Amino acid sequence: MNTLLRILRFTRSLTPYYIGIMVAAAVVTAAGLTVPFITGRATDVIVDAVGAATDGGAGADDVVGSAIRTVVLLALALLAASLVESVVSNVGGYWGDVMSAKMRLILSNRYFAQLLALPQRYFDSELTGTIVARLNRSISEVTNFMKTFSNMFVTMIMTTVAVLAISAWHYWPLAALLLLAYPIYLWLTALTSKRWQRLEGEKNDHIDVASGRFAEVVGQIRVVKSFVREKRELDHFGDHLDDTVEITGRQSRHWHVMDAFRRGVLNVIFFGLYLMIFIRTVTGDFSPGQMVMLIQLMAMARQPVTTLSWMVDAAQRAIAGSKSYFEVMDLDPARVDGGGGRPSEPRGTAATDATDTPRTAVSFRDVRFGYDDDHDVLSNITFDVAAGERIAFVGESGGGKTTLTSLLMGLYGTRSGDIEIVGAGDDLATLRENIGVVFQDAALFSGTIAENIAYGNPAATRDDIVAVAQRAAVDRFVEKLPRGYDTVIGERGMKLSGGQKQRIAVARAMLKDAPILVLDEATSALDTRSERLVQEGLEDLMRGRTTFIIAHRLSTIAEVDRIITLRDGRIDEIGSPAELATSGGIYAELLALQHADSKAGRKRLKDFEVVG
Ligand SMILES: Nc1ncnc2c1ncn2[C@@H]1O[C@H](COP(=O)(O)OP(=O)(O)OP(=O)(O)O)[C@@H](O)[C@H]1O
Repeated sequence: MNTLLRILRFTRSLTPYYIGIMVAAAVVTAAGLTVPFITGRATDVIVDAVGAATDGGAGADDVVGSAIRTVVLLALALLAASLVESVVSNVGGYWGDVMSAKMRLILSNRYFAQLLALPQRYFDSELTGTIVARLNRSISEVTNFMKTFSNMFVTMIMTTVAVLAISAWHYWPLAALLLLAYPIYLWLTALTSKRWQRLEGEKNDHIDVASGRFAEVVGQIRVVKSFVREKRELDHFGDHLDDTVEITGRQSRHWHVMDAFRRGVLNVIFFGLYLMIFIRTVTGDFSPGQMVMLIQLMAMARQPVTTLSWMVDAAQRAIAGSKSYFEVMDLDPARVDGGGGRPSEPRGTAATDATDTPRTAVSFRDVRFGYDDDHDVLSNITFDVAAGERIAFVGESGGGKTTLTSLLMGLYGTRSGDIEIVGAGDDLATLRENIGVVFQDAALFSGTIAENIAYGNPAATRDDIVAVAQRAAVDRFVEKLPRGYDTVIGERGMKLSGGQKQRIAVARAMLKDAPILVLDEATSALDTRSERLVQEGLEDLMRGRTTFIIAHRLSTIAEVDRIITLRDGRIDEIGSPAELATSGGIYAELLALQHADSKAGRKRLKDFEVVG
């Protein structure tokens, strides 16, 4: 119930639609309720007229004539009622459709906004497909429920009250018996609810796993094909969906057995109602017209009883469907990150001492970090970087180099210690505005080349885009494309080569024009020719910027101002390439090994993912 109230709160702006739909439903119900009265009245008029005509007494013709006039009027009233019903129900239907679309917009937007606010840590353990499946399920179940609810609630209440009042007026035991039907039916419906919801939850878990994998497989179809794993993936997908079929079988059997039982009970109650009406008509307590009206009213009374069960059903689905939606909405971005650390505070300092030379751009103070609660990936990390300085991180594979850059970008909070980006504000968005990144995987979006470059600065003009494209050697391949910068590059840039993607990524970072730059093995996936092209762009990009490099070439590392080496999650050495070349540390070891032809030497270089 709480969930439903939350949905109402979330979609408060749709109240006019809810009210509109309810008013339309009320009008339709009122029009429908006039029908038994009109047909009942017509029956009495007709029975009287037929009786008078059969008796053939004086004035029979007058009676028949007046009866005809009355039934024509009554038929016109029936026509008016059905016209009102037809028009108003369509107006209500239109409002229902608009309401659903608006609700989808509100719920999806809130979900997306919440996801975008969640820290990296959340996405580390969630599958994209699962996130999408959850959203779709929640939206359709919740929208269905709200539509059903607004359409049926007023109808149900109005019909119930009208039918109970009219039958009580005519013969109170009718109303008493009818009144019994509601709690019994509702109780039987609620009885099925708990098990139904549990099974629905199980089913959703399977759908989430299958959808998560589905999206992953489509996203990495090359890997699947190259390892010839299509059948295995299909089986995995099918297995989960098979499980949902089996669960649906149990769920549906349970629901329908209970439904047959519920309806059986309802049928017995209605048997009693009809019996009373028939007997009282035979005994002359009801006229034929009253009988016709009461029978129609009883038929109408069935509707709210079953509507109630529909609503309970739709509510169950909405509650079950929106459970995972609200689980995500309930996540507190600050606490998601709390697992391994806390956001460093402050993330930046507003100003620096103007007399400071060289000016400090970034400072790590005794930073400790781990992805999970019990294991530190980094500890005692303390260093200062001057503005414009080029720093290379060197350490074994898995030693925490990428983690350091992630901490710099505020993607994770530290366990303890502070990171300061001088001049950046203290909120994460401003901090990230100050950092340009070129990842190992270019990480492009579907869309055109121009759009991808402009991701670095949406306000950029076409001339700005072309200018950075030239600097990053993007123009060299764009010129050969028939649609040039408007070429669509496929999901994650699938239609481009690794080098082309990287050059776009460099152009994108250039357009961002941030004072700090992170290059995380930006050229490691490229062949020598592509690497040279990308490297030229990177050189241009690095000029005048504080740069953090995770490089795999010793020649690149040799050109930085200072190297920070990591050993066992701690800083081992900090110094210029010349200093560290002779200090006997990791860098010196790598330099010594760069021409190694021994197996052990080559392996050692591999541990550091370094080539000469
Ligand atoms: N999102 C994550 N969740 C949990 N553990 C992680 C995550 N990312 C990295 N790790 C772990 O943290 C450690 C450091 O990883 P990191 O990627 O920083 O190393 P690296 O030095 O950049 O390695 P490489 O040179 O191979 O890229 C590794 O043991 C890795 O398994």
